[in-house]
Amino acid sequence: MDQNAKKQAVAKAAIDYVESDSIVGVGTGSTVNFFIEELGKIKHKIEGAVSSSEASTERLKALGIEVFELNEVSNLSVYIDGADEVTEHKHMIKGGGAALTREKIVAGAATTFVCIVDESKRVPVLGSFPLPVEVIPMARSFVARELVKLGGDPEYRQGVVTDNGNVILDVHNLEILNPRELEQKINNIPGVVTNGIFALRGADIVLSATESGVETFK
Ligand SMILES: O=C(CO)[C@H](O)[C@H](O)COP(=O)(O)O
Repeated sequence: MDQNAKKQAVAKAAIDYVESDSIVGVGTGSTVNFFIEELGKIKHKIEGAVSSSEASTERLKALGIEVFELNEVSNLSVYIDGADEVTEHKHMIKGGGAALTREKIVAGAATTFVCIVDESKRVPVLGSFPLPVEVIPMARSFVARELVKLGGDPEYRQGVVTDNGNVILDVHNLEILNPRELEQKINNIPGVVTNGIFALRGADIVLSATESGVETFK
């Protein structure tokens, strides 16, 4: 099964977590794009979606799915999103697609976060994937120096401006042995908007596509 087939398989499996007549929280990325396609096939069964990026919003609207602002929604039963890395503890690194801030917001607003990955994303320890950190532009150099003090090697993601008008530092060479602690430490650096460690609010369920099918971790 090639990687796209795995992404499609796990996207199909995620549809089982979508409640009828609900508003669905939708993440960002290539795996989620397969989920959006599947959601389009059942759009008559749902009220609509809340999106974590302009990119996903465009895809949802193109399929005729109503997209609500998060401020319009009081209850979000499920959030479906991918990850760049995920551990057995359901802690993740996200932000490869620069959508980490709105993803963390919508994930936080949802009752159940279902993470959909192909098996290549599963790791014993976070940090091989460079950690994305969203930063207020005027603070970029200061935050970079603070991340070096934490043992990282920050690299400015050239040419990328997030949906929120901020910039991204990708932090290499971190071995994240205590994700919750590091997530809080980086959050506390003035100028940091969001960092891509999702551990304080990790996933509730991980669906992982393998050669032999989709594994579910709860
Ligand atoms: O966090 C994200 C975007 O900010 C994505 O969910 C993550 O990068 C995984 O994307 P893909 O499914 O394309 O590998």
